[in-house]
Amino acid sequence: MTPSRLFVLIPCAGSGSRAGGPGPKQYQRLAGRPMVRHTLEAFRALASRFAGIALVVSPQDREVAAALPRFPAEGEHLLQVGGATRAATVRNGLVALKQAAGAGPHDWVLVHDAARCLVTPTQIEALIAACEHDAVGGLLAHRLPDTLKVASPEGRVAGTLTRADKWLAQTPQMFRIGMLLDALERAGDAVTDEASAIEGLGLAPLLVPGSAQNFKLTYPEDFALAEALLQSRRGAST
Ligand SMILES: Nc1ccn([C@@H]2O[C@H](COP(=O)(O)OP(=O)(O)OP(=O)(O)O)[C@@H](O)[C@H]2O)c(=O)n1
Ligand SMILES: C[C@](O)(CO)[C@H](O)COP(=O)(O)O
Repeated sequence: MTPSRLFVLIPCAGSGSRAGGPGPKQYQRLAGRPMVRHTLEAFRALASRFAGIALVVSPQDREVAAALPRFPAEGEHLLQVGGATRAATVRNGLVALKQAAGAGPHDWVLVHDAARCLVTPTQIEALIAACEHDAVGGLLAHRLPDTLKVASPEGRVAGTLTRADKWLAQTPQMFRIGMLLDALERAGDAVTDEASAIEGLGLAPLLVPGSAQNFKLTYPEDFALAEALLQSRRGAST
């Protein structure tokens, strides 16, 4: 049997409504570059590991060309098939990836949010090493660092949950393309990550420890923290 290949799919078609900026947050500049460029560079640093790196943008996207002037390079794909939800974007992207890059059902895909621009090659390598011989696949995730409260409708504490078994789901999330496409087609648009769709098949994805720094830029206050971390990493590498 042909050995499985690894592909990367980066959903980049959101509007960034919670970030409250003038345009989609993935194109906002951070440490001198559009956010999505930082994200892409983390995967480009491991380019020899991947059979293809694909970015899924909205068909109405007018910003990606300026944000990524040298994209797509060899082995890279721009897929203009983003949907109304993240799940639809990933689903459409996988179908397009099969056509554009000849990805097969047994190949692996690492799905990673454009909005998690602080992911590092070391974290990506850790996920691949943990999952590539696993029957299901898995995701980077972070143990809950704080006490976890349940809220009442009035905004009061209705209880405190044990946190020992709670993790925050991050990306990348790594699954076989055929299994993931099947799972997403069954799950519909309500699932917010790939692992949820796989769970819907009755399977248990592997939790691979990530890092608090691999956070998703979601709210306005996340940008200053990301900027500071990116600048400090740049300082550390010079
Ligand atoms: N229809 C969508 C919605 C989201 N995403 C992508 O999924 C990732 C994580 O989603 P999220 O942080 O929720 O981004 P937005 O949907 O843009 O944010 P918001 O919900 O605040 O509008 C981002 O890289 C975003 O671009 C996507 O490709 N297609
Ligand atoms: C995929 C994800 O980043 C895992 O935490 C997250 O679910 C996406 O967030 P969204 O706000 O539901 O799009």
